Amino acid sequence: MVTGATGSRRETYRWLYSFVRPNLPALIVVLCLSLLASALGLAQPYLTKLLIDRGLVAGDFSAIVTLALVMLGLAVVGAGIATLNRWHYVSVSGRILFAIRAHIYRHLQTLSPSYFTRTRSGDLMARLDGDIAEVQRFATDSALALVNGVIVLAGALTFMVLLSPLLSLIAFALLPLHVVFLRVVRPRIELSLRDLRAQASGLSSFFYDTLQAMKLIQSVGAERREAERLDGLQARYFGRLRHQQMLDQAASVIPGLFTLAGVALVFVAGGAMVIDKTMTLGTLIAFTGYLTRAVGPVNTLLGLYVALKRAQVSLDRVEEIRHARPDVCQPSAPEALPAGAGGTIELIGVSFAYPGEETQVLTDTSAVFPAGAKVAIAGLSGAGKSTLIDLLQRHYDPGAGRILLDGTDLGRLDLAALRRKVAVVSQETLLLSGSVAENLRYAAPEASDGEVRRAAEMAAVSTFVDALPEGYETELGTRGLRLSGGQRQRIAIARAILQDPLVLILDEATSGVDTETEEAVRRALDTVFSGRTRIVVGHRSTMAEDADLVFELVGGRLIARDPVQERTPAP
Ligand SMILES: Nc1ncnc2c1ncn2[C@@H]1O[C@H](COP(=O)(O)OP(=O)(O)OP(=O)(O)O)[C@@H](O)[C@H]1O
Repeated sequence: MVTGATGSRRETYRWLYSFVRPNLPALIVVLCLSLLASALGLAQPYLTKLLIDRGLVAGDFSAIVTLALVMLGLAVVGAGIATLNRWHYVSVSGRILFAIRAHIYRHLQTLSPSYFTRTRSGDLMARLDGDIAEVQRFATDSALALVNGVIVLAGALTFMVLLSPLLSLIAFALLPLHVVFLRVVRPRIELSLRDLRAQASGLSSFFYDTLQAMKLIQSVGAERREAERLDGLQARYFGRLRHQQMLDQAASVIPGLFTLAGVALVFVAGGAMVIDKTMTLGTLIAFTGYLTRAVGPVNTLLGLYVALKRAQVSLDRVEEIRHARPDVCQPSAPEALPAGAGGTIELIGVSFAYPGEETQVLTDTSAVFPAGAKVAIAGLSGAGKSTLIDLLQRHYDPGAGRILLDGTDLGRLDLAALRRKVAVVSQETLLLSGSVAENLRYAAPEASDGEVRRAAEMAAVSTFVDALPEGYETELGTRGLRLSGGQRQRIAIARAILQDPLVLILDEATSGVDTETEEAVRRALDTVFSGRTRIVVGHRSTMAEDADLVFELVGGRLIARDPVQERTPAP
């Protein structure tokens, strides 16, 4: 479930319009071209009337040839205009779609880790993909359909009334039935659409979760269970889809039947007039031609409600993302760190509870990590070590108390600058698709090739990269599957070296590497980062080795321990 308050409809539409507004000139071109194509189409029934009355009935062959050529010429021009229009339309709708998606993605980038832990990635992907596309279709298609529909309908109606006011009345006698029918099916359509989007999210979450966990599924032999879960999800989705499609079908077929009944009535009444010679055959044919041209816009206009509901369901889902608020904000007037900052961290009476949670993870805790010191923080699983790291990188703000970096409150520093100065090397190094070099300079894109190489040598990345066929240009899988845990970690260290932080945090809490690699990593870090503040966080007793200060996180407080005693092995 994505949480977050949604704003008013008015504000929502204003937001949506902000993407349409820059494209208004292009949309007007699309509208004018489609009106031109429709106008050319509207000439066809009248030309048919002339062809029948002046050519066929009057026995004038040259008139038949001339009118047939005119009809063909107009059709060719109409096809050319429609093709040009399609090109414009695809361009404008693509621009709007990508702009909305980019906006939502940028907003997601500001949200805190807690948002992503409580929101399923598959659900977010369904919203970024299907729902935003639905919203864009509404923003362009429905607006165009509305204006185009009204104008074409007005043109067709004018011709119909000019040809026969009586037949016009008969033709639309069944229109009220349309309206009543749509009023009945509307609420059902909305409900079924909402349900269908939720099921689509469920399916996409399933794929997202299980594809990532394929190894676990295979290891515990859960393939069949997961395949059956997919069957269940698909069966539910399929049921909802069929229901929704049937409602959609009813919403288009039944009004279509009403229209056909109107046309039949016109033929009966008009046929009687032709037989009575109060109307020419050409006029009747032309009238029915206009009637069929009017039917399209009438159905489109009546169907706009369904399009609107479809868009509103998706818009609500996109709005939930848009209104989710980050737990921390960039200060309005960010302060720079003093020149020659050393990397002293001070926690003063810090308390913290996760948003919406009552239990405090940190309770009125204070500590100083002096510049250049190596600090070990130990704690049992769930003691709050990862939370403390997140606070130091300001992914959250303390509920009470302050955290200072060289005397400045973290909340007053530029967020990006702070995170650049406080680097975290975690055991779970995330690698992105791209080359080794791209992954190395991920935190410092401006680093030169020479700097990247130097960092890679310091972190012992070069030992395995040099052996790769394409060296630093070797592509890594989406999650860097071709590298071992230790190799990935060395990449993370090289990243941290390039990032050039004031404070380095080594998160060992989720350690999965062997002790030998761990030792090698620690030695590399000590060499490269000696003189800078290093905070080693984990549950192991070995981490206290060489530490200048040792803390234990118990009951939400950092308790200072004697580093010498911590190093002495238990008798
Ligand atoms: N996003 C979150 N929302 C709510 N509670 C959370 C969240 N993340 C962690 N917690 C809770 O906060 C407490 C501290 O968690 P934290 O991950 O900081 O512990 P840890 O010491 O790093 O544990 P480990 O060594 O197992 O990684 C735990 O009780 C955990 O359930």
